[in-house]
Amino acid sequence: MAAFPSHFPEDFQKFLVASAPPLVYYLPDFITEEEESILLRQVYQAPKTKWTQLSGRRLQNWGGLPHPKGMMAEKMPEWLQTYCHNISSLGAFSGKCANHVLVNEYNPGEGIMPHEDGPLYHPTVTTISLGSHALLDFYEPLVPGAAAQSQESRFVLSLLLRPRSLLILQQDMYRRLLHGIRGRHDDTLTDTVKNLVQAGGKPGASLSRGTRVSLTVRHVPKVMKNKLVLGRK
Ligand SMILES: O=C(O)CCC(=O)C(=O)O
Ligand SMILES: [Fe+2]
Repeated sequence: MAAFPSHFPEDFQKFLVASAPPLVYYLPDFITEEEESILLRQVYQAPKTKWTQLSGRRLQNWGGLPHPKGMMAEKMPEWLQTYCHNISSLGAFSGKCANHVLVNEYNPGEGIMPHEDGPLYHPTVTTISLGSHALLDFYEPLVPGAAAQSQESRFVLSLLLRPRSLLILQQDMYRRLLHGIRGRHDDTLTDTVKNLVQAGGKPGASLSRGTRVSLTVRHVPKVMKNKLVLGRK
């Protein structure tokens, strides 16, 4: 079993998804229904210009744009700051405070291609789901130089993310495997969903998707302190 990181509280062990590679914590009902509706209201009250439309989803970026030279930090709105603080005080970012939130909105049939979150973030991703569930799918990375490897042959496992849950990924689940969401209208639960018990799912059941909004809360270690620094050699 995965080593238990000392920065999490001891009773956190009950949230560990032990049948997945290290390290997954799944916290059902991390927020209340009331908090969920307040968060959704805040997301949809944001100015239209805050949205970026991509193929298969749209997103809002809060806290600044991560950049290899350092993120130009922008003030986090209060309605997100609370959650940055709460999640950080669980120890998710090894004592650091989250300073970046990506809001993704997926309509039924939409998703996100398998990808890595990459080196600009502290290697922990935490996600609050709102409005509807998703199946987050994980894949082995492509082996350089190997013959064509289909996406399906690289599939490893899924996690069921219920509305109001918090997901925490670290170690191999963050650094090695890719993650994505298939563009589907329904999801059938099978034994490849490794947190079925924790998420209260029944094998064989089918869940139809509504519109899901996710808050991806992360820590960007490299932050630009002063705008003037940008212009200097
Ligand atoms: O919506 C999600 O849960 C996943 C989002 C994601 O992978 C990302 O923003 O990098
Ligand atoms: Fe991601």
